[in-house]
Amino acid sequence: MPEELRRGLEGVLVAESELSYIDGDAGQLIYRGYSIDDLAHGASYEEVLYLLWHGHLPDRNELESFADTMATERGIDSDVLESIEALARADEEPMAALRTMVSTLSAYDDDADADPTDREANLRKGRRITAKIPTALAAFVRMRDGNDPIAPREDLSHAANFLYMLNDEEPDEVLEETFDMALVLHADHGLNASTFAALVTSSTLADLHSAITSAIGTLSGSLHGGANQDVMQMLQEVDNSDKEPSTWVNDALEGGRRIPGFGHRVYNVKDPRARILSEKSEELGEAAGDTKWYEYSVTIEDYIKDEKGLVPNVDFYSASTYYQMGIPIDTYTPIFALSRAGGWIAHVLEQYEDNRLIRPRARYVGAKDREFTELDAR
Ligand SMILES: CC(=O)SCCNC(=O)CCNC(=O)[C@H](O)C(C)(C)COP(=O)(O)OP(=O)(O)OC[C@H]1O[C@@H](n2cnc3c(N)ncnc32)[C@H](O)[C@@H]1OP(=O)(O)O
Ligand SMILES: O=C([O-])CC(=O)C(=O)O
Repeated sequence: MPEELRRGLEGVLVAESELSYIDGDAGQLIYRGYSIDDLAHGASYEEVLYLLWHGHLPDRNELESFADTMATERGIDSDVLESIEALARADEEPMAALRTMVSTLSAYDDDADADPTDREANLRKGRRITAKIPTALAAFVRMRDGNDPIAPREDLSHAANFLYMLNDEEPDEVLEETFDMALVLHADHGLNASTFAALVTSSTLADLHSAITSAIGTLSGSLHGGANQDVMQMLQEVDNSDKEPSTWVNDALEGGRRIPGFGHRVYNVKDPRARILSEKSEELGEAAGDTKWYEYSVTIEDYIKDEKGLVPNVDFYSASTYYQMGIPIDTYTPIFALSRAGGWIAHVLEQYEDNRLIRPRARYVGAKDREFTELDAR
């Protein structure tokens, strides 16, 4: 019987999920039935986390109790801080450091010995992982830059607290709202590669920390979350060249380069998150009196659409948005992970509810029936 081979699992359905839906032709994204536009403009990251993990938007009491409990989990053990310092001293890449840090957190988790599929224990672990990632990441970035880490504050939102720990300064309202919106936009996206990696790991009944560690490693690549940093580096290359942005991109395409921030496995039209982030990028530029990065981005978007029919994905406009917020470029992908942790955890919870080992097959195209020769006779 001929067996169809689907490279990259393109279009293959492998699970049912109630978490997020993407209409790639309409450019629509929803989390549990709510449009991404409504959530981005009306809900905080904490509300979205609650929605993803508990199935409904929280009322005020539910939100307060959820957000307060998460805020109390922000602190990290001094041993973990020491290992973060060692990673910073070794000049580890931030995404690799984050991968190691999340793995390390499992040693200090009160529910580490729970059954991997215990939902209540996983909600507690998930809360801790999500609460501690910003603390660990901010500490790493500060220490590798030669600064002391800043302890988390419980009175700030998830978004504001991260920026506070990163900069040793409370963010103003615009920065907090922009960052919170970016977290909402990145929280979930169907069975993207990193979420799928988390599912593969959890489908073996490995624990939540293992699944999130797999996911972070998977997100780091330049075809996935790693593209947001590449976009900013490209914009800087454009800026440093003496070429017009469209000439620069034309030359890059002719040289066989892939343009980061463009193309998507599911969207055939502009990613709705890119649409929202492009507005933010423009607003930040206007507020600062310099729309250069936004303008480069728009010129490149128009050119690539006309020439290649390719449209921006979420990573394209998050780059100039984060840059104008003063966030270090190599922190963009870890920030993606900081938000996506919420979606990964929600998907792993779903996986454990109705688990089946994920184990596809490869068509074997190698040799058969080769004659074995002892080592000394080869
Ligand atoms: C959060 C996220 O993960 S969003 C994605 C982030 N990644 C990036 O932005 C990296 C750049 N983009 C890409 O590499 C791709 O568009 C991907 C990996 C996102 C999707 O890839 P796939 O669905 O596998 O599409 P595939 O790689 O087969 O590309 C189809 C065609 O479009 C071209 N193409 C796709 N994206 C790009 C790009 N960014 N620049 C130039 N050409 C591109 C490919 O060269 C290919 O052309 P060909 O058929 O003539 O060879
Ligand atoms: O869905 C994908 O393949 C990639 C993506 O946009 C995301 O993970 O946010």
